[in-house]
Amino acid sequence: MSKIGLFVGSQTGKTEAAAEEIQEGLGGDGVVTIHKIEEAENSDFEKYDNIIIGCPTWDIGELQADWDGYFEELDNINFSGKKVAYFGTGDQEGYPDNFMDAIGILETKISELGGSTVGNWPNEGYEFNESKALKNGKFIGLALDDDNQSELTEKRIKTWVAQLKQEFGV
Ligand SMILES: Cc1cc2nc3c(=O)[nH]c(=O)nc-3n(C[C@H](O)[C@H](O)[C@H](O)COP(=O)(O)O)c2cc1C
Repeated sequence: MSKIGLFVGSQTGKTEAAAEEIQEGLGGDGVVTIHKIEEAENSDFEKYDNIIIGCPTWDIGELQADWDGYFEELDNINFSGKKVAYFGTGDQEGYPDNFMDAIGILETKISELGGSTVGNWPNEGYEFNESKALKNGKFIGLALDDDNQSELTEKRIKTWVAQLKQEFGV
């Protein structure tokens, strides 16, 4: 079994494309198994000690639709002892008061359920007003903005993946 489970929801494909790049960077499908959240079950989460969560923000500060559908079900998963990393895509110019909110909402929930967060990310190089993903002056996970900064995405993913290798110990 692979060492990391990556759970992703995506409406227009950007977060899914990032998931594939993250998987590739971490060593391919022998290391990371991608689960689309619309097909996932609780037992899929329970298989892994290392989890990556990918979710874009939609509808002004909301979770992507399939993640929204799974949100209550998360209460039935025991995340204690699991390391959890988060990434999302968003639009800081179009939605500066809600940039990346979705991963902030998921991180708050999963931390309450016992997960320990890894993969914090600096907020330098972005311009926005507010984000639920910002805690203690950092993003709780990787913030990607393909709507305005697509030229930075590849480098950001590479840097974050190197950090995750250390923090997951894979
Ligand atoms: C109607 C609409 C609402 C959006 N709301 C937000 C938002 O509140 N915050 C944000 O950061 N991005 C927001 N976005 C931008 C999307 O999150 C961004 O395009 C993202 O990359 C889409 O990811 P996906 O292709 O994986 O679905 C919104 C986009 C649309 C079209």
